[in-house]
Amino acid sequence: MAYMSYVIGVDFGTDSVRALVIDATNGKEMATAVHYYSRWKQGKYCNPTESQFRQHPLDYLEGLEISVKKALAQCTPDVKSQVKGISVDTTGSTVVAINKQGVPLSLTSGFEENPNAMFLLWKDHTAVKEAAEINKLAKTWGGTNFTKYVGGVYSSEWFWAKTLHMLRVDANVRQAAYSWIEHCDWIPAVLTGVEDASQIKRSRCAAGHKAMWHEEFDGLPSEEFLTRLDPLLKDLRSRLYKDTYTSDIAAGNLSLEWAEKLGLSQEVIVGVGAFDAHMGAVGAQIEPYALSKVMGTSTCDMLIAPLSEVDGKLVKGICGQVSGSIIPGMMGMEAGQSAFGDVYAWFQQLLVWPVQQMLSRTSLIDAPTKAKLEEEITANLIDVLSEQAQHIPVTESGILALDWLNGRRTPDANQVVKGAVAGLDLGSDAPRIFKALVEATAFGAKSIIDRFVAEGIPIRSVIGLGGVAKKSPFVMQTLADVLNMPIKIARSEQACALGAGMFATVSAGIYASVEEASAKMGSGFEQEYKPVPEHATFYGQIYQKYCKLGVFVEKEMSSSE
Ligand SMILES: Nc1ncnc2c1ncn2[C@@H]1O[C@H](COP(=O)(O)OP(=O)(O)O)[C@@H](O)[C@H]1O
Ligand SMILES: O=C(CO)[C@@H](O)[C@@H](O)COP(=O)(O)O
Repeated sequence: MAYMSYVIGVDFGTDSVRALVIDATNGKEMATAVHYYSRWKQGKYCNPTESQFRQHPLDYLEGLEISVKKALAQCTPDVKSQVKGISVDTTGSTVVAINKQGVPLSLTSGFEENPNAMFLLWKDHTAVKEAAEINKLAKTWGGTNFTKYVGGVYSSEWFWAKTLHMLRVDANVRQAAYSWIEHCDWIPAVLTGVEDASQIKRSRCAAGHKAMWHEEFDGLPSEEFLTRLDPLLKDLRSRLYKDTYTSDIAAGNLSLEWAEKLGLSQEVIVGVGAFDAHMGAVGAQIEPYALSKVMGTSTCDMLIAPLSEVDGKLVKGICGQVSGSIIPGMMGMEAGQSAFGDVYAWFQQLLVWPVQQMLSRTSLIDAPTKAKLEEEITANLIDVLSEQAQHIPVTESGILALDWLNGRRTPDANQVVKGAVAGLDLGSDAPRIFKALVEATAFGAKSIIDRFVAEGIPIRSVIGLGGVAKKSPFVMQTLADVLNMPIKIARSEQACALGAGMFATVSAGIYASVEEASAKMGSGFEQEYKPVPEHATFYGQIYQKYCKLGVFVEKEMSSSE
């Protein structure tokens, strides 16, 4: 029974954190607030040319407090006093070294400004070498291949590669690190006031998809495998975890400190965390064999299947199949593209660069006007490009691009492959190149669906959510044409936070299951993009060329991970 109950869903994205206060009876979104990470916004602790992307835990703590308080400030005291649960989702694998008390090292003395003691964001690819070593050893050591439930290929975006890389490159971090933790496990531990690393409840979703945790292995990969990988990993397994928890489970009650900070009761239940895309898929009312695509900077493509229907099936080249990772009792499968909206953002930056340079040099206009101009151009450029690109006949452009600007997540993770633009001539203007980049991201999406189907997992429908799905009819129509499938767009502006709210209702005991919460709180779909048959036929041919270009670039332009 959900009489007068409210929950808070908190969604930690790549750039910002959003808090959403939701009516548990019907899913009505009562209030929302966003906070952009201040250190991250300044580019601190990152080095994109080295693929180093670090986030300071203070960005998360400040963002949590500010966003939740701002959202609650818009609610009546009645609503505030009836908040029953909070659940969070975060990006991942986004990991940090912690001390015995579970505190990230960058929050301890001497490590405040050390990027290696901060969270390694999902898109940090500094551990490419370690991922390659894991892949090699897994296939050659003669024991269990621990990559078998993560698609058979381990990625540098994931837990063990990042952890090992940090242990190798930073002796101070190595000496001070007691254990390591995912962002989605740390926030619930903070909110519930856990002060012992061994007591932190670890998410099934993060453990299964990124750390090769599986019941069949009795937890994480064996000590023998890990120490063979590198003796630096000796005994770490015993300081991590054996049990994992699905996100319908309570992590605990809100601590006194955080209850006071947020102005909530200590009776509020905090749920076990999970990744943004997983909770987003639930927020967008995922159902078996509906591919739920969270389309933002990257994409995460989520799928659920009844356990009995995929029993014994190993899906090659995806980012894992984990029982309960999305919905408890179902097999959760994840795939995705390491760059999606980021491909468009890259092109936008490329075009804005000369404008920035010229503006900084000219004396014709004053500084505030320059800043305003630059801001306006940046904010509108993708829309203007889309507007122009949609008037170019689908069959006209001969430009062909590859979307691997941040490596390839699926199929067959390889973070060292590169993007490409081919077929340029003197008529290749900005809208035409942009159109080719959009098509490339759509072809990348098709290759994921093709892999699922080839591995015996049918895709019956496609759901779109996330920034790009909401903002860009041009991208979505191109995607529908390339996939030759209709795409339904989730209505909620905040599907990930809404999904977190649904989990909060279950862990707080308001609803008995995630399915029930989703049925009661889901907000349905706002529109559907349908494929244009002639476009689909044309793109069917171009896709073959995209695949050939991919084979060439992978072989000639990048070394394998
Ligand atoms: N009008 C647009 N058309 C297509 N892509 C867009 C548009 N506006 C922004 N984007 C892309 O959306 C991405 C951000 O998506 P969003 O879902 O808001 O963020 P996040 O992935 O961090 O959750 C950026 O990579 C940006 O390039
Ligand atoms: O990789 C995962 C989940 O497995 C995501 O957290 C990661 O792609 C982050 O995506 P967004 O930046 O939130 O679009």
